Amino acid sequence: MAAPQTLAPQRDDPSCSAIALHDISLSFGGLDVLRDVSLDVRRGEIVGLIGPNGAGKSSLLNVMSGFYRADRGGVSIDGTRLDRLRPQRVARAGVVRTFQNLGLFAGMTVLDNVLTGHALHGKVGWPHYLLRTRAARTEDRRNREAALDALASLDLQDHADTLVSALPYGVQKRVELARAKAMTPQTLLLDEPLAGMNPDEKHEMVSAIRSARDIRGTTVVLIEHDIGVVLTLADRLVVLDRGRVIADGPPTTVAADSAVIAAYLGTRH
Ligand SMILES: Nc1ncnc2c1ncn2[C@@H]1O[C@H](COP(=O)(O)OP(=O)(O)OP(=O)(O)O)[C@@H](O)[C@H]1O
Repeated sequence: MAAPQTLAPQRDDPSCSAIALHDISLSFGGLDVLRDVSLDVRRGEIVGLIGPNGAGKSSLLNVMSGFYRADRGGVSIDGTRLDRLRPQRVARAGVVRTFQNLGLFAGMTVLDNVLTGHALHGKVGWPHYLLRTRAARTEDRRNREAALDALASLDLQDHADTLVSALPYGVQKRVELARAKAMTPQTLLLDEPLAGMNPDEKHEMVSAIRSARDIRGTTVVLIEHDIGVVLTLADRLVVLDRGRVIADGPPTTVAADSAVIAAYLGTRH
């Protein structure tokens, strides 16, 4: 019998870069938000991005996903520059971001919300949809299958026809992850995916994120304030403080780093 196919790429292969940031700097009206940030995220890695409030974490995800344009530095995948692309093109290149506050349409069903990700992602132009060409119908069918797969992977299949507004907050957060997963990203950028969840909902979300990596080999960069969760989920922790990377390494080593502890306790030297 043939050996089972391994979907997750070799995580230890340093040549397998999922996304790389080179000397990123960003400021708003004289406020330095990011300062010379360099980061190489390897394929299949789960990276926890942590740091005190206002450290620049969301801004960094915005730069990676094309929502912000850095003043200096570059973002690339395997040498291909992303930093001049709009978010929609970055998503097509495989890098998909979720937001801290839900970006769902409350008055639409769960399935339709998940399908909106594809509306941005579609390759077949609108004239095909207008004329209901075969290409449009095929893309429609594929999108629907991918959406239903993503819903099933998060145990949301029974909610496909439910209005988002009728669901508890924790389930809505899973719908948001399903929408991102349905776009079959190589890299998921998750901005506080567990915020506001109860312990059971957190547990389910952690499993969903881990399985995205374990089953599909998806690279994950996530911002999370619950340090207990980050320590169990992440392969690597990157700590930002006042726009700079102050630590980058294995979670237990980083959590014990005196500069990190000082940044969190507000006792910087
Ligand atoms: N579009 C913007 N215009 C002006 N200032 C901004 C903008 N985006 C971010 N900032 C500022 O950049 C700094 C870093 O914000 P950012 O949201 O990236 O931090 P964070 O580490 O994600 O914080 P938190 O953990 O509180 O969400 C803050 O001072 C914020 O006010």
